[in-house]
Amino acid sequence: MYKILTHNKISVKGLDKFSRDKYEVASEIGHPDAIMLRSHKLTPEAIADSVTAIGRAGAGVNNIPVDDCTERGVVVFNAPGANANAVKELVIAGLLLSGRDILGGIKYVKEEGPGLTEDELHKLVENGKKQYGGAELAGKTLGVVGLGAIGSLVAETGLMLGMKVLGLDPALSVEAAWRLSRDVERVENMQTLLSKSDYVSLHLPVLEATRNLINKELTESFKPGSVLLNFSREKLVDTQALVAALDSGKLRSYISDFPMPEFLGRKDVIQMPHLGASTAEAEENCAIMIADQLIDFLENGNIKNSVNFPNTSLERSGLCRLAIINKNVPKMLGQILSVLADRDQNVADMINKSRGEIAYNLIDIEREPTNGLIDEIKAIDGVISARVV
Ligand SMILES: NC(=O)c1ccc[n+]([C@@H]2O[C@H](COP(=O)([O-])OP(=O)(O)OC[C@H]3O[C@@H](n4cnc5c(N)ncnc54)[C@H](O)[C@@H]3O)[C@@H](O)[C@H]2O)c1
Ligand SMILES: O=C(O)CC[C@@H](O)C(=O)O
Repeated sequence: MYKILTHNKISVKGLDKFSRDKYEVASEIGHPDAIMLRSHKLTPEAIADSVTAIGRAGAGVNNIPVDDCTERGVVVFNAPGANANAVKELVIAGLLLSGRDILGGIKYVKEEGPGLTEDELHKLVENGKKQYGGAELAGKTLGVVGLGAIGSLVAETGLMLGMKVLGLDPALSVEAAWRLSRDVERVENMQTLLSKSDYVSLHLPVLEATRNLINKELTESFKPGSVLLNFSREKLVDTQALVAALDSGKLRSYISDFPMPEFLGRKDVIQMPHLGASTAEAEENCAIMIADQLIDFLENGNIKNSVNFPNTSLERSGLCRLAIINKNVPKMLGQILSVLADRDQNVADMINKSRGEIAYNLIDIEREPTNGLIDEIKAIDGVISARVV
C-alpha cells in the first residue's frame, strides 16, 4: 500500500484517482510515501524520511522547501497551467474593479438605500453616482510581467478588451512564446514597462531574483496614476515602497490577492483573500494533474512536471524497475551498473537524466532483485536513494 498524506482541501476528483486497493490517503498518516498539498507551509522537519515525492496542487512552490527536498532526493511536482484560467478571470475582475469605483458604488446603495421609497432610492442613485464613475479599459495600456500560463491568458484578454498590451519575460519558454499573441508588444526591462503602462499585472514566481521586484527605486518608474495588480505573491513587492507610492499618488491603486496589514483600511487598495485558484474547475484540474503525476512516479518512477528533477519517462520492459537518485557527479552510473553486472542482472532498458546537482536513473532489469541489491546500490557514495518500482 502506498500512503499519501494530504494537507488543505484537495478536490475529491483528484483524490479518487488513488485506487483504494493500492493507496491509503489521509490528512494524518504515519510513514507517508508522498505528500499532496495546496498552500500549506511545509517545513523540512515536517517531511518524514519515508517521503519520496511532494505534489503541489497548484503553481507556486514557495510553501515547500524545494532546495532541502532536492538534497534529500524528494521530487517536488506542481500543476503548471491547471489553475491559470481561474486566476486570469479574477485578474480581469481586479482590472474592472480598479477602472471604476464599483465597490464604492455598491457600498453606497447598500448603506444609504435601506428604508427609502422607490422615488427616494432613485434620487439617491442619480445624485450619488457621480462619485463612483471611472474610465474605460479600452485604449489603456496593460503591462504584463511574466508571460507563462497565467500572464499569457491575461495578456490575451487585455487585447480582447481593446487594451494595448506590453509584456516582459526574460525567461519565456518556447512553448509559452508559441501561445502568445503577436499583438503583445515585448519590452526589455521593468522601467520601460512601468513607465508606459496604465495597469501593471504581475504573473511570475517568487524566486531569489524576483523577491521585492517592485522596490522603492522601481516605484519611481510607475506612470503617474497607474494601477498595480498582484495575483502572484506578496513577496514580489516591497510593501513600504508601495505605501509610499500610493501616498504620493504615483500609484492610483493596488489590487492584490495577498493581503498585508499595512494596506488594511486604505481606500486605494483592494485586497482579496487568495482567491485566484478557488474555483471548482481549478481545484479539480490541479488535484487530478497532481494525483496522476504522483501515481506515475510512485508506480513507474516516471517524472512529469517536477520543479527540481528532470522530466523522465521510460516504457516498461524487463521484469522489474529500479529508480535511483544520485548526485550529478562522474562515475556514478558506471558504479551502479557494475553492482548489477556483479549480480548477473541484465539491463533490459534504462534512462539517465540530470538537472543541476541531481541525476535520476530508471533501470529495467530482467530478474527479480536479489537480496541486498538495493542496499548495495544505496551504499555507493553519492547515491541518495534507490527503490524498486
Ligand atoms: N492567486 C493565486 O491563487 C495564484 C494561482 C496560481 C498561481 N499564482 C502565482 O502566479 C505565478 C505565475 O503562475 P503561472 O502559472 O503563470 O506560472 P508559469 O511558470 O507558467 O509562468 C511564470 C512566468 O514568469 C516568468 N518569469 C520568471 N522570472 C521573471 C522575471 N524576473 N520577470 C518576468 N518574468 C519572469 C517565467 O519565465 C514564466 O514564463 C505563480 O508562481 C504563483 O506564485 C497565484
Ligand atoms: O491552492 C490554492 O488555493 C492557491 C494556489 C496558488 O497560489 C498557486 O500558486 O497555484
